[in-house]
Amino acid sequence: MSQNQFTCRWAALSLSNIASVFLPDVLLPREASSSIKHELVSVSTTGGASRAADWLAENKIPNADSITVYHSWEEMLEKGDFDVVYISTPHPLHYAHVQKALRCKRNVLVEKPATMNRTQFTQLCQLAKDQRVVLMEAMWTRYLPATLYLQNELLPRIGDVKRVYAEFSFPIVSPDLSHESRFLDKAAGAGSLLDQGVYALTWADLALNGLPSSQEGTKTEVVHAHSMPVPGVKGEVDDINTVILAKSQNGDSGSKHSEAVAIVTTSMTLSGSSKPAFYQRLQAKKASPAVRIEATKASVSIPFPPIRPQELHVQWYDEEHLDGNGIETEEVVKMPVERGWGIWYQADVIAERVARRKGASQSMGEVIGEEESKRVLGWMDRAREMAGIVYDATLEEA
Ligand SMILES: NC(=O)C1=CN([C@@H]2O[C@H](COP(=O)(O)OP(=O)(O)OC[C@H]3O[C@@H](n4cnc5c(N)ncnc54)[C@H](OP(=O)(O)O)[C@@H]3O)[C@@H](O)[C@H]2O)C=CC1
Ligand SMILES: O=C1OC[C@@H](O)[C@H](O)[C@H]1O
Repeated sequence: MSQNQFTCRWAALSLSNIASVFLPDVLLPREASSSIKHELVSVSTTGGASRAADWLAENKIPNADSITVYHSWEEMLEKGDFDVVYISTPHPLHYAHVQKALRCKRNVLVEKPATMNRTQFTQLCQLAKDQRVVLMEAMWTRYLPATLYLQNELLPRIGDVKRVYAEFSFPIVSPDLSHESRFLDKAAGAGSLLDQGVYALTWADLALNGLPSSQEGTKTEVVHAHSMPVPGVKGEVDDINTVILAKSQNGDSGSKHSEAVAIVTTSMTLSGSSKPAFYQRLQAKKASPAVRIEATKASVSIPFPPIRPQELHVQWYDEEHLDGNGIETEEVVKMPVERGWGIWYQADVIAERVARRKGASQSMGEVIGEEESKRVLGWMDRAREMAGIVYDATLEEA
């Protein structure tokens, strides 16, 4: 065992569908030498008496007998003994749940989108800092090996990024999907922009702003947004969305002044078969890449699903990479997740931060990925405004 090993003790606020992916993934056995280990110590659920026991058994959670089960999330946040709380309720509830957690001085990992809008998140960031704790949006895709390779190894070498296509569509809406599901219930934050757009916009952000040097003096803004709702569903749930971003010096995004553009698309009805089980739909082999980053020296393509990239196809066209006939070459970089679904990488990131802060006197809290999350939330606000995607005002209050 590593001498500096930290066991991060988790609480789960809700036994949601994604908690059934996240927690088993995070709790997968680690090498003895790993500096981080994870343990689930508390859960809260709005379900009845046997809900937690059934859920823990179904998901084969280790040491289930020693996990404290709360039937009030407030009580868990106030009294529980844990290091980080993972909040995975539907997105309109994130603001109130994170706010309460921060007021209880809890470190928080909150599912994407962190909040319904940028204003809510900005307030939570300030609260996390004031309360001297750590807050992080669970934008897990950012922390995968393939994404880090793009950011650290490719972006510095491919020249200036000029155009990005970022697309995340898959058929979430199957004929048997209940209209009460959070995917179709507007009161639960339903809509493809908040659900899937947050990933596609994250790719646009990684490509356009992934290097600190590429952000200097520039601003990336939404210049166009269009939306079509899911047919036959109450309350105009947005589905086929197209958002165009332009990056320019100091936000002067008149078309002649832009230095790069991103075309971002989402849908939860297109494209493909909704016959396979939900997560298998994310394993479809799609003919076109989900993300394409076109820069002055090379282009990078990332196959579907963009939430879980595992390989990057680089088409080099700078002088140094042309073959004897002057033809471009392709490099395929394989960067598979090391174990499980890969949603655990982000858990290591926040656990390491919490470990580092333990025992040291802290004058301020911190928000991991603060600027990135804020940019994407701000673009979603603006895209919704331009495309007429509206939620009940009570879901947006800060
Ligand atoms: N990172 C990723 O890959 C994914 C992230 N997500 C995100 O996770 C969040 C949850 O999505 P999903 O798992 O599909 O949601 P689910 O609908 O499966 O689960 C939501 C859970 O929230 C809890 N809940 C609902 N209402 C309340 C309430 N009023 N008070 C307290 N708890 C409540 C319930 O848990 P209980 O019954 O235990 O009380 C419910 O099961 C969303 O924000 C979504 O965007 C979703 C899928 C994938
Ligand atoms: O975050 C998500 O990941 C993929 C899908 O399961 C779903 O659209 C979304 O909530």
